[in-house]
Amino acid sequence: MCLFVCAAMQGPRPVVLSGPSGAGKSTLIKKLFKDYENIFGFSVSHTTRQPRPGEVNGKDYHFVTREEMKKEIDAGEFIEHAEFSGNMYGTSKGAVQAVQAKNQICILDIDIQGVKNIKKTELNPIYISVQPPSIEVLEKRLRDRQTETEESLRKRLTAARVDLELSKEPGLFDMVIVNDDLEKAYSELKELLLTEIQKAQECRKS
Ligand SMILES: Nc1nc2c(ncn2[C@@H]2O[C@H](COP(=O)(O)OP(=O)(O)O)[C@@H](O)[C@H]2O)c(=O)[nH]1
Ligand SMILES: Nc1ncnc2c1ncn2[C@@H]1O[C@H](COP(=O)(O)OP(=O)(O)O)[C@@H](O)[C@H]1O
Repeated sequence: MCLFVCAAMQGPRPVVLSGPSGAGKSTLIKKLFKDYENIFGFSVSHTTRQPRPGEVNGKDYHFVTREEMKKEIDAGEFIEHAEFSGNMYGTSKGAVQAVQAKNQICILDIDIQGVKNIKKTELNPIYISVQPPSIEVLEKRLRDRQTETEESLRKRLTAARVDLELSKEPGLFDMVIVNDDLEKAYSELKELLLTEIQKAQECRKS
């Protein structure tokens, strides 16, 4: 019965996690992947930024040159793309299709420009903004992460202020999660995604 239901209905809705760099999106996503094996799939974006130690090409990002990325954008292979902190980032059609083909909940980690551009598409995701308790806490977390140069840190904090302002637009996000205590933020995220998780679990069982 469920096989029929899963085949007939639309798969689970994708989920967009947005919010300032350093707000905790990757941390929350990693927790979901650890707790719900095979239920979620990550939309692997393209970027022109350099990989950080430990990041894997094709898993965290597709690391490409600006020329390569522009060529693929011109060929119509991207759903959305944006410039962030001096680098290009974008979601390819293939990245989302690869996850949806497996009936998994597709997670997109994208900036606010991406949110606005995805809104113009048919994707129909749940939009979540992950926010830090304050800019001061955000700066401390970004410094402690030790991934940024002083210049890139400044750019990210400037972008963060803009992001927090633009995020106030009514209706832009379905939910804002303030990531103060990590476990509390994670519980709120799970609660919001419960229906989609159950849908995906039903499809797994069949
Ligand atoms: N529009 C858009 N933004 C993206 C995409 N992939 C990542 N981003 C955003 O780019 C910003 C910088 O990402 P990254 O360099 O990985 O830094 P981090 O978020 O601090 O780990 C973050 O706000 C991401 O959400 C994408 O495909 N499209
Ligand atoms: N609730 C939290 N309390 C303290 N540190 C956190 C919390 N959430 C995330 N962090 C840390 O803050 C840094 C930024 O988180 P990260 O997930 O990389 O953010 P993003 O993906 O949004 O850029 C990481 O070093 C992470 O371990």
